[in-house]
Parts: sequence; C-alpha cells; structure tokens
Amino acid sequence: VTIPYRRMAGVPTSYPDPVHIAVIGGTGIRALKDFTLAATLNVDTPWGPPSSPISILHHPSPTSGKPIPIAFLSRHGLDHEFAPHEVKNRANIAALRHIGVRTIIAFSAVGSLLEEIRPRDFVVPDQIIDRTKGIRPFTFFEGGMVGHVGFGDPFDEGLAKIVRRCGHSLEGEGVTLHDKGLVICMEGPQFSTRAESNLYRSWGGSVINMSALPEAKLAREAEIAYQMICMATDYDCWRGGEGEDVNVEMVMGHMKANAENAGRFIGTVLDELSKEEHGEQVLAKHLAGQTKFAGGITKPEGRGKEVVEKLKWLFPGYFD
Ligand SMILES: CSC[C@H]1O[C@H](OP(=O)(O)O)[C@H](O)[C@@H]1O
Ligand SMILES: Nc1ncnc2[nH]cnc12
Repeated sequence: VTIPYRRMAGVPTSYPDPVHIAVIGGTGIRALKDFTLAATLNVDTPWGPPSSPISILHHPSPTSGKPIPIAFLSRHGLDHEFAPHEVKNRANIAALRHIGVRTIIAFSAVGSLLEEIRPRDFVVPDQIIDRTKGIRPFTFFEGGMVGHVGFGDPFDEGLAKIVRRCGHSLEGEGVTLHDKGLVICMEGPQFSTRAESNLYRSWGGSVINMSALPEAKLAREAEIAYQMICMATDYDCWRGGEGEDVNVEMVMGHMKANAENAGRFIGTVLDELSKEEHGEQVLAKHLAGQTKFAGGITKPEGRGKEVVEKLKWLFPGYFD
C-alpha cells in the first residue's frame, strides 16, 4: 500500500496484539511501501484523537518470517492538514503507547545548517535545542500531577546505534548518512530569518526542523525509546545564494526525489528491529517504570482528579 492509509473497506478496525514498534511519518512520508495493511485504528485518547488513524502494517520478520506489526502515524494528518504547532503530539504519543508501542522511529524533513550536510543526506541526530515558543502542549504532567523525566540525551542511544548501522549498510546505494547532529527545533510555521539561521549555526546546529519537540519529550515521558531520522531538504537561508533560500517547493522536491531511499532506510531499520535479538531494546526495558517515580512527586492529597484519570489511562497501575 503506498497511498495514505485511509479507512478502507474490508480492513479491520482493531488489532488483537500489542504493537511495539511505530513509525511517525513527517513531511512527504505519508505511507510505507511494501507493507501489508492489517488494520486501521481510530484510537481516542484523553488528549483527543491523534493526528491520523494508526495503520497497523505487517512486516515479515527477517529471522522467523512471522509477520511483525508496525504502527504508522502521519504527524501532520493524512492530508498534511496540521501545521507544526497544531500537531496532536500528546494524543499521538499517548495513542501509540496505549496500543503497546515502546519504540518510535520518527522521520523529519530538515534544513541543513552545515555545508557538509547536503540536501538528500540523512542525519541521525543526538541532540536538540528547543526554539519552540511554549505554545504547544508539551507534557502529560500538569494540572495537579508534577513529573520530571531526564532528557539529557533526547534520543535513545541504543536505538540510534541500530539506525546508524542500517543507514551505513545502504551507503554506496545513494544513501549518505551523518552519524550525529544537533537539531534546532523552531516554532514555525514561517521559516527562520537569516539572522536566526546564522545564530543557530554559531550554536553548533547541524539541522533545523519544526517537529522534534515536543514529540521527543512526550515519548520520553511515555517511556518510549525514540529516534529521529532526518533528511536534509535545503540549506535554510544562511547560504544566501540566489534562489537558495528554503521554500516548500524545494523541501517537497527533495523529499519526492529521495523518497525511495528514505523508504529503504526505514524498511532496513524495521527489518533489523524485527529481529528477536533486539527484543529488549524494542520494548525499551531500560525506560520501563521511570515515569512512575518521575511522575509521582505530587502527594496523593494534592493530585488533580482529572489529570490522574488521564494518566491512569496512559500508565495503568502507576498512579493508583
Ligand atoms: C514543509 S517544510 C517545514 C516542515 O517540514 C518538516 O516537517 P516534518 O518534521 O514533519 O518532516 C518541518 O519540521 C516542518 O514541519
Ligand atoms: N529550513 C527549514 N527550517 C525548518 N524546518 C524545515 N524543514 C525542512 N527545511 C526546514
């Protein structure tokens, strides 16, 4: 199936098993090629519905041949109708955790802030600077439940190692991969000024997007291992040559031209993650339980009823 996963006649609307791995598709990635659509889920969450229905895709395990379910969610909606500040981040992450997801591979089209990261290159980032403006809902812990999770390393290093290996295995076949990178996550939806772009370069920024946050923060609160794969589509506006400033046409043009490689990259990562040897990593056992303590700081008598109910839905057994 290559079209965006709308509700299709005959496709089940429920799925019997937990789904551990998810892909969040960004700009230009609204579906995954060569997967069988097993179900389309309309999950409602205490934070409202997610940006899109969740498609459950079947992918044969490269070791056992058994079908492995993968959840796919379209960050900006099936028709790219949600601007970066309108993306239903809390509902997206909550819905994914609710169906069993503990590993997310998130894809993002980014501007490059470095000469050596050329359009169509891939980057597996390891750091983020938050330049969003506080207008996006960014936590599950508010309204009478205080929670503080660690975010020193905003991406999951175990997952990053696997993703990098997969990317390198495709090098020479049209894929160029940069192993590390600092993502500047800006508010948007307007692109940056030239002064801002230069400022981010002076901070050591490698790439810029509008969607790493709060997605990555919410995934951490939800104890989900999260790694973003970025694909450069432009040089933002710092390079300054004629006709070089980023625009949507440029972004979409590079995404379309390199969609095949992006799809192969994601497919290789899913193949690898489907191997039994990565079972513990995929289940993010290293994160399990952290939010029970990080989110349990508010004394029971001070807890907000409404938020407690929401959190019970998201973390059954944590805040009883
Ligand atoms: C269409 S250019 C700006 C847009 O592209 C990126 O989207 P995504 O991260 O979802 O691939 C960027 O973050 C902006 O939302
Ligand atoms: N230059 C840029 N700035 C922010 N987000 C982007 N996504 C793709 N290119 C971008």
